[in-house]
Amino acid sequence: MVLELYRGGAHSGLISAGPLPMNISAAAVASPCTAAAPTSAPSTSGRQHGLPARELSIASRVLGTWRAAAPRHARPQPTESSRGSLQCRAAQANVHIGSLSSNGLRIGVVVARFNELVTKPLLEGVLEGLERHGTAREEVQVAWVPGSFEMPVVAKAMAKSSSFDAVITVGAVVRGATAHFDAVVSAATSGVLSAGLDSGVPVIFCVMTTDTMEQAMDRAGGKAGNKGYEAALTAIETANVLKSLAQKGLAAPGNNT
Ligand SMILES: Nc1c(NC[C@H](O)[C@H](O)[C@H](O)CO)[nH]c(=O)[nH]c1=O
Ligand SMILES: CC(=O)[C@@H](O)COP(=O)(O)O
Repeated sequence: MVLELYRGGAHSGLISAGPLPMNISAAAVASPCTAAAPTSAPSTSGRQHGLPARELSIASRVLGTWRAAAPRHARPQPTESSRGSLQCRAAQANVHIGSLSSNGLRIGVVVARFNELVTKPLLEGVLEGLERHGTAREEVQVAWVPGSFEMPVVAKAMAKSSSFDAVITVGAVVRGATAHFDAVVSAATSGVLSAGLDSGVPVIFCVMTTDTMEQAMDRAGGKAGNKGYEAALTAIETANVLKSLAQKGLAAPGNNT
């Protein structure tokens, strides 16, 4: 018997494919389509979605155990009503997904020189990703900064200039012998996040935060791929979905429209 914990939008609940164990009441099992949306913020007891926190936490644990143990054929099958409701709701949704074409997109890159052994191949990955999706290298503006700590101020200034549809930050912070790693990572992370939120322009976080140089190199074209290439696609898709929503009046225009 497998229990599937369903979380989707305003609905949550449990789909049961058989008898419930003693400690999960029938009340905890409901079609995700009919489960009452939470009527109020979770109380201090942690009660969410109309279910006692204890039952939810048990369900989550049980689900984890059962899913691991359940034979493939026992995977939970949504009930007819839940499947129907899911399909009906899916038919009603307006879905917005950004294309992966970078034609016409104005992309900026801020790259840290610190650990350039890593950041240079990451930058190469960014440029290759953009090139293969429609943006020539000569169209890309690349700004070099000393270290990851300096990336946010430049990224924010570029994002607020109304000259870019997305800005990609590229860095490599490798743990050393002191707590400086934590300071730099924290500053770079919050700074890059703020640059995007303050400008309304996607600012992509392509910053390796690793314990060893080998881990960083593995992600800059090594056995874990090139995170720069992935960051390019993230920038393209995010910029396109934001532009599309803004053009339809479904999102506030950032500094890029
Ligand atoms: N140790 C790393 C640094 N440190 C330098 C700082 O980013 C900053 O330039 C300095 O603190 C002056 O403000 N930077 C990295 O990008 N990666 C590191 O591993
Ligand atoms: C991330 C850093 O700042 C770190 O590489 C510097 O090394 P250390 O902590 O040994 O000074």
